[in-house]
Amino acid sequence: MRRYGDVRALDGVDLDVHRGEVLAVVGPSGSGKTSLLRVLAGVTTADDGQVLLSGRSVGRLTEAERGVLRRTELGLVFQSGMLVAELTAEENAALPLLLGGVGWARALRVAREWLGVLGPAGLETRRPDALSGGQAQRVAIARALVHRPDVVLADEPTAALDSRTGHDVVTALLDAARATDAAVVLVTHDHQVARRADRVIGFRDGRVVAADEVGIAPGAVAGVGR
Ligand SMILES: Nc1ncnc2c1ncn2[C@@H]1O[C@H](COP(=O)(O)OP(=O)(O)OP(=O)(O)O)[C@@H](O)[C@H]1O
Repeated sequence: MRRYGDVRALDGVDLDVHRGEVLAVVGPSGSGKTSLLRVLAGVTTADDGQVLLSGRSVGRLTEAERGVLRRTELGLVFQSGMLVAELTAEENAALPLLLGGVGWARALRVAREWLGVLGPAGLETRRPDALSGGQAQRVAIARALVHRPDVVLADEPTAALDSRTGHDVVTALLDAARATDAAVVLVTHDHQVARRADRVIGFRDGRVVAADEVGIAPGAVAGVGR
């Protein structure tokens, strides 16, 4: 449960996501999707209930420990890149490694490898203001995966992109996350994007509902039966 005043942003949510699984969360505006990701990331804590990551209760960690957890075991992708304007693409992608104490040369080499996998070839030394929205999202995905996190949390990663670019960016995200065997929680308004997941749940008034209650037909999900 997570309340904001009288609003129950999360109410009786019970979810398991496994390594290698992509879970899409779909629901109307204000239904609690971002609140879910914030609680999963340990940015806010649940009023009651708990988040277990590899058996550890995130809510019981100190703020400093949650910061380390976000840097080491979680990868976060937002609506727009949220890249650091002063850093190049490769420096942005390397950030989790640099903050984790990996040496500069090694961190940049690994970041470049990820950028090579994700696509913006030749853009490594550009700053964010010289990247398109799709290119910036690929850099953000590289940053989310460079440290091989257990869990990737993506909040509307295609919302700022046209549908073709969004499709390509989601393909890049899902391929890369599956290659690292990360669990992915993908919040999206876009039913085409949701259908690419292994499993889709709906969200309404802070509660989990069946995907068809938010307009996604059962069986339309790519990974059903995998
Ligand atoms: N910091 C906050 N303070 C007060 N109310 C909040 C806060 N964050 C979220 N809420 C409320 O909690 C509910 C769920 O919000 P949330 O942002 O999780 O929904 P959402 O499904 O992500 O919406 P959207 O798709 O528009 O981003 C809403 O009623 C919102 O107004």
